[in-house]
Amino acid sequence: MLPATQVKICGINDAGAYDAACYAGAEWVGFVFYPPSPRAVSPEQAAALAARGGTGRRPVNVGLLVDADDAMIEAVLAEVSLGLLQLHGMESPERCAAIRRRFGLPVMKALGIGGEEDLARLAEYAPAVDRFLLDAKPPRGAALPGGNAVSFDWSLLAGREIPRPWMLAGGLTPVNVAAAIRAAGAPAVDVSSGVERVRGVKDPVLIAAFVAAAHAA
Ligand SMILES: O=C(O)c1ccccc1N[C@@H]1O[C@H](COP(=O)(O)O)[C@@H](O)[C@H]1O
Repeated sequence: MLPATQVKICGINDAGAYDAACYAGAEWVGFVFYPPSPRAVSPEQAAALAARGGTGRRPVNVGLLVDADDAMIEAVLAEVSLGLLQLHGMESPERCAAIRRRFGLPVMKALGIGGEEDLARLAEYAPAVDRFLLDAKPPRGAALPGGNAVSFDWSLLAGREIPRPWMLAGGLTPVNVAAAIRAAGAPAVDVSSGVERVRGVKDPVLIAAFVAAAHAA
């Protein structure tokens, strides 16, 4: 039986983190194919991690891409089997639809939420995607479009009808995730910075605590 709230651990880049996510029962693990990120992995590294036996359930592999061209997506898929493509750049609805069509994989579009006007974009994207990831907007001047440990006002999502399955992201931690789930009504959550001991380095203990807190919420 699925837990009430499903969990994605993003930015997996070492075996300890992959094993901890499996052991804790995370539903998805994210591999970042975006070289400027401190969590970036090569397709070969992701394949080696995803091939680990692991203890516990094997999560769905998610590929995080930022404005990637077809050649880059092809290069990733040649090495590692993914169950979901997370598009975390400025991809238009048309580009999301084209990626979904060409690669035959479900697409999750990340959108930064700062106010009502951002929620209006959901209808525009809904026909082109399978899932949304609702994240904070990056701070001004940030080097990355996500993974910045910043949250947004979760109550903006309370009682909203989101036109696709969705995940909440942005500044979540083992300590605040239950409150975030309640405030936003989130069916799934995604975390990167909040389960790291230093930027880019995952902590298995924090991964276990995050998954337990989200599954229990
Ligand atoms: O994690 C990254 O390095 C990253 C790089 C580029 C785009 C998105 C990235 N991460 C995603 O950002 C959100 C929120 O992360 P955080 O928990 O606030 O650190 C999460 O969805 C990651 O998938």
